[in-house]
Amino acid sequence: MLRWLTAGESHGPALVGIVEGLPSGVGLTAEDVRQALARRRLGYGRGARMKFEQDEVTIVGGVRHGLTQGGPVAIQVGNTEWPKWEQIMSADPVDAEVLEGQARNAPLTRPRPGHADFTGMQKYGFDEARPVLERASARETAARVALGTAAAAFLRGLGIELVSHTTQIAAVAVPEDAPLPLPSDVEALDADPLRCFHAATSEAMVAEVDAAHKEGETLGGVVEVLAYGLPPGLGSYVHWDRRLDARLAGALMGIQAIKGVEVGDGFRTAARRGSAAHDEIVRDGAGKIIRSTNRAGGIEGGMSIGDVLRVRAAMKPIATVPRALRTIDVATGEPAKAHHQRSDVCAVPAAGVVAEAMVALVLAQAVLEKFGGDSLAETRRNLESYLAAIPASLDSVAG
Ligand SMILES: Cc1cc2nc3c(=O)[nH]c(=O)nc-3n(C[C@H](O)[C@H](O)[C@H](O)COP(=O)(O)O)c2cc1C
Ligand SMILES: C=C(O[C@@H]1CC(C(=O)O)=C[C@@H](OP(=O)(O)O)[C@H]1O)C(=O)O
Repeated sequence: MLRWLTAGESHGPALVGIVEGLPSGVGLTAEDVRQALARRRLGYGRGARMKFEQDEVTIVGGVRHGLTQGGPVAIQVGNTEWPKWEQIMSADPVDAEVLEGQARNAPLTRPRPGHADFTGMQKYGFDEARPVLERASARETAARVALGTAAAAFLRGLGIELVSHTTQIAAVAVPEDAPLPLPSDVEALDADPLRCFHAATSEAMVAEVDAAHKEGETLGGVVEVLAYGLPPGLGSYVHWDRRLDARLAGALMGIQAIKGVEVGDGFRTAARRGSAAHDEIVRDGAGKIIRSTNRAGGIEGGMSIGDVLRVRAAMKPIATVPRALRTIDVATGEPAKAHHQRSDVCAVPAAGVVAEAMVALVLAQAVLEKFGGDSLAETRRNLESYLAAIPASLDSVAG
């Protein structure tokens, strides 16, 4: 079974991710992880921290000479901001005099609506928000992207490729009939300021971010993750927690600020009649069994159907709004404005890269459940023999 964990705080020395259960023989280098993390920093509308902080990558275990060895893969992502926070975030006790007067140590007693601050204080017994936001922060997603790099490398070894892109910023959306980006489009996507595949929409998105920035506002949006090359039969209909759609939805909802998930046409399908809602099974000109459409997003009955997987995640606007929202100062009990030092105006493009990492981890887990294998070569053999054993009467190709 593939499992993974992350640890670390936003202003701590480092984040750490561990993924256990990856077979041997998967190509992975620190440079691969660095490049993936650089993609997470992309995106028009991100805050100052993205510019001055770097991700320092160390693969701590599980990889030798560029190949996984079958043991847990542990990756450390250092926070280069650490020297400024060394005393404030020290794991060991620090004398009160050392901390006194340090602006960064000022208690955060004006919790931000929309962030974890207020309920986190209630739940964990803190009288200010610092210890809450340190772990609630989406800085943690750097560790997930690092782990997702390993999962994506494993999938690539089986011919499965992932693509993520921004389909909406606030109300500015890519037209419904716009073509989907392919794996060969990833470089172009990463070069777009919003990781949007539709040039005219991207321009309108930039204008939307500029307007929000000027007005002290923040924005959300929608990202889509596509997976090409999946075999049919990942996940299962036999039990709720084995359904691939349920597991993908849980993983995507587990990303900070994600408030909605769609599989395929999702909510739009709910508005259609049955005859226009599904993907008919037909023969193409060459007699091969194909789907006439892909409205389901490549999943039926909780299983991949062998078509392109399409999942979307909706991100709410950033909670740290410069035009600060009303709150209560928990130190005085008086009405106040929520604390705000700096924040992203919009982090939707970064959320797309994080969503891609989460989808990679869930798909890698589902692949290993179905095909097993202690080496990549063994998983590949098992996958190939499964596909070869599907009888001609049931042999289908992606439509
Ligand atoms: C890539 C990314 C960057 C984010 N940047 C910020 C930020 O700069 N300021 C902020 O208030 N929230 C930011 N968030 C969202 C918060 O982390 C999130 O709203 C908070 O943890 C509360 O969780 P919830 O929104 O799921 O309820 C970001 C989220 C992601 C995925
Ligand atoms: C540091 C990252 O994102 C952070 C996520 C985040 C939040 O509240 O989620 C708040 C901001 O941090 P700060 O308040 O220190 O400026 C973002 O910069 C990152 O993605 O690497």
